[in-house]
Amino acid sequence: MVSRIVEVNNAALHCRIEGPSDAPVVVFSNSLGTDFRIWDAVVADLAQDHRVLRYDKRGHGLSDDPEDGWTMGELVADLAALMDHFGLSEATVVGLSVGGLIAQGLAAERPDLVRVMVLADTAARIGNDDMWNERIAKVRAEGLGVMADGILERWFAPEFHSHPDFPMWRNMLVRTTAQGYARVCAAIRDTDLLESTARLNLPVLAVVGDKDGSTPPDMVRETAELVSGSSFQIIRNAGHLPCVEKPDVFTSLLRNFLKAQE
Ligand SMILES: O=C(O)CC1=CCC(=O)O1
Repeated sequence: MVSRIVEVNNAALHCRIEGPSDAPVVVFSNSLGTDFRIWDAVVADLAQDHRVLRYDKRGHGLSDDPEDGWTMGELVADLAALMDHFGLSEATVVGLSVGGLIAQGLAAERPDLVRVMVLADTAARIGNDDMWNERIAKVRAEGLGVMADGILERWFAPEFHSHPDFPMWRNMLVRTTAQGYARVCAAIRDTDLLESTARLNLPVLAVVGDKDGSTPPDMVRETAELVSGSSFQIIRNAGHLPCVEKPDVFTSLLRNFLKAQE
């Protein structure tokens, strides 16, 4: 397992690559307010027989928070540059929430990099301008500490709020910089992939927690239906981050789908 900083597109991005170097490639892209630890439990299993890359988006985790480079196209370019850096192609790209927008953008822009796409708790268009503008104003004025309870309600099903790991995930969220968080909110606000995702032609699995308060099951199903032949699965008793809440179920859905694509 190797964690490192890779300089791409004028930003130092924190990433980790692990698993056998000749194994099929799986790449993970994160949601807003999270870093790549959200995949720990999934990757502990998957990296036994897959080459796995995960990374912290700009403005998140240990990655840089530069002045420029915050459009969705630039977030997509970051992932393309990281994959090029490691010589990865024809990957299964797993994108969670805004990471799912990045995955859809990557599949449209660089089809050589994406053979299979897994869309977790995401859509081709997430929210609307008013919602994101309100959130950007709030995080800039008050910070994530004040907003955290509301966000965690959407992230996790009620029973997970008493899980021993819950305070750790809360700390991950509130230590994201307000600036990095706000900049990614603006990128989500300005992104509508309905047309480009409807033109994609690749195997797609869409999964969502039944208690997801950010991208509820119907929203995720509608995006899955844009791509013909896609599969759609609901994970019970999970919110917006089923890879954290139900990693065994998430991994087994992912593994079954990967096996079906061999
Ligand atoms: O609503 C949230 O905070 C969750 C979320 C929306 C987009 C994303 O990436 O995470």
